[in-house]
Amino acid sequence: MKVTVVGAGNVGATCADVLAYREIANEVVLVDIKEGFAEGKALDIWQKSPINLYDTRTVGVTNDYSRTADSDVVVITSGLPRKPGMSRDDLISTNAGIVKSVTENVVKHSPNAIIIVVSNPLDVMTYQAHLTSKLPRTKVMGMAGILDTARYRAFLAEALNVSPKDIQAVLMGGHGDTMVPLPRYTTVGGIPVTELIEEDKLNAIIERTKTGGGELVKLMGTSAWYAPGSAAAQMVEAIVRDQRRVFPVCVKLEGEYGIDGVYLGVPVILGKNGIEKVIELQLNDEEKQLLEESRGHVKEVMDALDKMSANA
Ligand SMILES: NC(=O)C1=CN([C@@H]2O[C@H](COP(=O)(O)OP(=O)(O)OC[C@H]3O[C@@H](n4cnc5c(N)ncnc54)[C@H](O)[C@@H]3O)[C@@H](O)[C@H]2O)C=CC1
Ligand SMILES: O=C([O-])CC(=O)C(=O)O
Repeated sequence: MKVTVVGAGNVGATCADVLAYREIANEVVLVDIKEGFAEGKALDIWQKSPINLYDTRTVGVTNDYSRTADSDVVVITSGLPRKPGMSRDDLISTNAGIVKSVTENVVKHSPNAIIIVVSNPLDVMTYQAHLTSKLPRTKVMGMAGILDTARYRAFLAEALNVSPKDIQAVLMGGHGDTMVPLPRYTTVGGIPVTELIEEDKLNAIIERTKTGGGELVKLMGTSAWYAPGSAAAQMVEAIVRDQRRVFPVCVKLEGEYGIDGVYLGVPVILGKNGIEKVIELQLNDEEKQLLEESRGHVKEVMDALDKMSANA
């Protein structure tokens, strides 16, 4: 299995490292626009192989997509991260151009690849990759839900003083402050979370999760990479090993949840064909309302992208 990661910055290099040390792919090709940057990161990861004991080959290239040819999966992390005071949507004009040109190069050399977008604003950059690649929705998706859910699970594990491994949860909606946590679908070792934690504490954790990305931007001056890179690698693993994992993933909805043509995070089954199935939960009225607000926000930014493209 061959995996390409475009963007050898914080998230891309972390993703490549996880793919390598967990031997998720035989070969990982890192691509960056900065001369020598991907080559250096790939060499560093390869030089770690005798220490951490893995066989995955990592190769870096500066904008040379011929080396990425026939990749099975491509992860797109190229683009600016936000700085304190910015929203993810503020990145749209710069990152849309980057994601567009990267996707053109990717599909030219790997027409059968499954594409996982990470660049922000996530839902709309996934839409951009879909517009450019013209691939079916099963093969163009975005990473956000695994990350958002991981934050929620980590906060809950801390509050309950239990292992994060025992917390199962799902979040839906856009990757932003309008994301929709679903406490009804959160369990701790099979026990509904609502039986283990007071409502006000749970609500505080939900609010912290919604702004979890911003919390890290404030602390570090740039956005997170360990959890995002690992989350993208987990999606790659589900695809290349045909694991049929159930994850929240950003996908184009085609009628599910009464929504058509908008990219939003929903639970899916992820396997060798990409999105094997979109799972439709029976939401209650409050959850439906929150999802509708999230849909409205993402659609506004999708429309802004369409306007930008028409004026380009
Ligand atoms: N979906 C999610 O949950 C998350 C998304 N992100 C997003 O991922 C993106 C990357 O974040 P970081 O890795 O922290 O940024 P970074 O600045 O460390 O790395 C980005 C890399 O992209 C490269 N790049 C820019 N234009 C390129 C092009 N045309 N072709 C190839 N490479 C190009 C840059 O040279 C840089 O090395 C940002 O847009 C960030 O907002 C970050 C964390 C989580
Ligand atoms: O917050 C950001 O800008 C990066 C991101 O999407 C996240 O860490 O959730």
